[in-house]
Amino acid sequence: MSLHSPDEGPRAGDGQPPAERRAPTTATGPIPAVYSNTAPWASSPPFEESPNASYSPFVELDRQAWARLADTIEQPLNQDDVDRLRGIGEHLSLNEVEQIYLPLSRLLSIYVESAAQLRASANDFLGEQTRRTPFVIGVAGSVAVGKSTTARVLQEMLRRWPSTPRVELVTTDGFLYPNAELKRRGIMDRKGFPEAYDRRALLRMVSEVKSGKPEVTAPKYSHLKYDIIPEEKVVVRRPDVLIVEGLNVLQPARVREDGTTGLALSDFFDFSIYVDAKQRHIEQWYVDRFMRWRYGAFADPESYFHQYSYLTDEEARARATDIWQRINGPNLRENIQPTRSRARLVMSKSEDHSVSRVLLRKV
Ligand SMILES: Nc1ncnc2c1ncn2[C@@H]1O[C@H](COP(=O)(O)OP(=O)(O)O)[C@@H](O)[C@H]1O
Ligand SMILES: CC(C)(COP(=O)(O)O)[C@@H](O)C(=O)NCCC(=O)O
Repeated sequence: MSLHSPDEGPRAGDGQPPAERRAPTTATGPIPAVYSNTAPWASSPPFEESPNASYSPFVELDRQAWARLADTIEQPLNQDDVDRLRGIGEHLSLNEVEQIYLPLSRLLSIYVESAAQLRASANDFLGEQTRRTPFVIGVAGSVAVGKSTTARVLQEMLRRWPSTPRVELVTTDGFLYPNAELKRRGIMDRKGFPEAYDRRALLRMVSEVKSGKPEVTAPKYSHLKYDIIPEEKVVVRRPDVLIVEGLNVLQPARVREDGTTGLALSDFFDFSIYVDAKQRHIEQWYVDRFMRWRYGAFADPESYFHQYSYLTDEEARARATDIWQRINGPNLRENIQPTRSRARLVMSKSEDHSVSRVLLRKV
């Protein structure tokens, strides 16, 4: 499958893009047109030889180019699948699933297949017979950007591909310290910040999965109770794919007091996705979701947020905005967004949640 922008036309002939998009020419020839010189987070040009060159580690596809990939893939969804996908989110459009998530799942299946080939070649060379371990995908991004929707759609879609029938999902909220511990540490209002997680336990869990351990358990968090539920666990039994979804999954390793660094969670990822959008849109989605939950989850007297169901609309909106501005907004700016360029793929969403472009790290 070739990845290129539609306005480039097919890669026949000399492969030159139209003049208005033609990349600068260097001493070593033209720079490929499918580069991103617009991505603000793209790292500065890695090569010194041409001061005019604009290199990026990412290939960029706009929505049209990405959605066109769907035409090359047989539609694998039957009515049951559609119903299950509807259950993921009433606002999720099936058009979006077909045009965006179907090509993404196909791309991921290509990576899974090539990882298997790589393992086979390495085994041949080493004279070893190592067993296949789960292909681990990290899904990162802000609170309310759509990580869990993306992760769940991908789980459903990946199950359709022959190489990955068993796909499991773990969310990092299970590794938040219990409220009692957060209170003891004085960080109850830092939920979602890196220090609110038992990062060592999270790293151990993913490392065990990636090491091929037959059964690995993870703790479970309840949004209803706003706390860890000690009596419940998530069990991961050597799936074909494990999706690890959470705010901080792309955080680099911490620097120890002696200046050395340990492992980062992403060291165990075979692929990673950053779900991106403008901050003001994400804040809006956060507030909208909060308002919807008032009539859903918060109405349950068992819910930690039941108190909010008595607020007027205006008060509730103000409350959600306050939580965003004190906690989730600063966490996005200080901890989450800085990890964006570490992702293998960045998907950028517009105000209506539709994906407007995809950046894929070059291989
Ligand atoms: N692709 C999408 N289309 C429409 N609505 C979406 C989409 N992705 C997420 N949403 C909505 O945005 C809100 C946040 O999404 P969610 O997946 O819960 O975010 P996160 O897991 O990042 O907190 C939810 O109300 C969800 O229904
Ligand atoms: C549970 C979360 C920290 C998200 O955790 P994640 O699964 O991404 O690790 C977040 O959804 C949250 O509850 N933040 C606290 C502030 C708030 O109520 O939005």
